Amino acid sequence: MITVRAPATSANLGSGFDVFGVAFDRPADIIRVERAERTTIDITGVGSQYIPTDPEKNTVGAVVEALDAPAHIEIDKGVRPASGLGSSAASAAGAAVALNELYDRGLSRAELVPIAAEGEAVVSGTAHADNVAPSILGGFTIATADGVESVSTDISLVACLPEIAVSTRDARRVVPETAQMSEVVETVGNAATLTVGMCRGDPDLVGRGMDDPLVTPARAELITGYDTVREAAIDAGATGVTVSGAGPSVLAVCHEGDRRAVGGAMLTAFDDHEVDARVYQTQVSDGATIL
Ligand SMILES: Nc1ncnc2c1ncn2[C@@H]1O[C@H](COP(=O)(O)OP(=O)(O)O)[C@@H](O)[C@H]1O
Ligand SMILES: N[C@@H](CCOP(=O)(O)O)C(=O)O
Repeated sequence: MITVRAPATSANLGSGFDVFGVAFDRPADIIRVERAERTTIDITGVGSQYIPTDPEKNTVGAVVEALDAPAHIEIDKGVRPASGLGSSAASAAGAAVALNELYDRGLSRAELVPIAAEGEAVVSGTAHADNVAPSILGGFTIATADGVESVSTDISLVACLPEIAVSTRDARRVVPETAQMSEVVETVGNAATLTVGMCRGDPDLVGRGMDDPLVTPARAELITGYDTVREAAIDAGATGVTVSGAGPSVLAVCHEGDRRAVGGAMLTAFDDHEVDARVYQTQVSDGATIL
């Protein structure tokens, strides 16, 4: 039996839609795999009642197919589904790392990224790799059609997860199909600024580079209280705030000493809108670990 811990992630970071991602230190999914004649899936943990055990419908099933690695798979969910924290991706990433080891396939971590991304196609309709890349490789990742880059960096994060469900499939339907050239120019500038900030470990630059006029405004409308939560986080010291993945989580970047105040302010702001929420104070962290 092989056991892997695969962390939650936050994708997009505003200006890097479908490209940027970061790994958290927690929460995480635990994936256990054992060789079997045919694939079966057991799921426990947070939100497990909403996740299909049919391999055709679960993200890990696509990974089994791609690696030709039938197994009995136990998924202990630490990452709530429909959270914007890469829940479906954490399972796919963990399964890819675990099955590669179990069947001795010899693939590198970077080679496992497109395989795990096949799992995302099962749930959202698109094999976007921006969650599975950081969950597998760790750090800040840039996933494109040509491959994946990962940078380890020391950036503090606060993710606030409200008791609202937003499915990635639905949130992809509100993404505009066209953009003004001025918006594209602004987004490219911000994405470049954010990348330099990650490489330098500079939360001010990262925060400045998170703004995005293209995708985030439409997604923010799906999150009750988003504008108030964003403002409260900035007032408490966040250097940048955006929708985490497809939402409903809201991601803030800040200096390490401000995490507590930022998290508290976000919770209070959601509470003002009568939305229960929880907060993860975290930092950019390592990817999947074989236990
Ligand atoms: N192993 C899995 N873990 C979590 N969700 C899964 C898994 N397999 C399939 N799903 C489905 O994927 C959807 C959640 O994924 P998604 O909408 O992308 O949310 P998240 O942002 O949390 O990843 C739910 O409909 C859930 O039933
Ligand atoms: N780039 C994707 C990321 C979805 O992340 P998730 O954590 O909400 O699954 C998108 O924005 O659709």
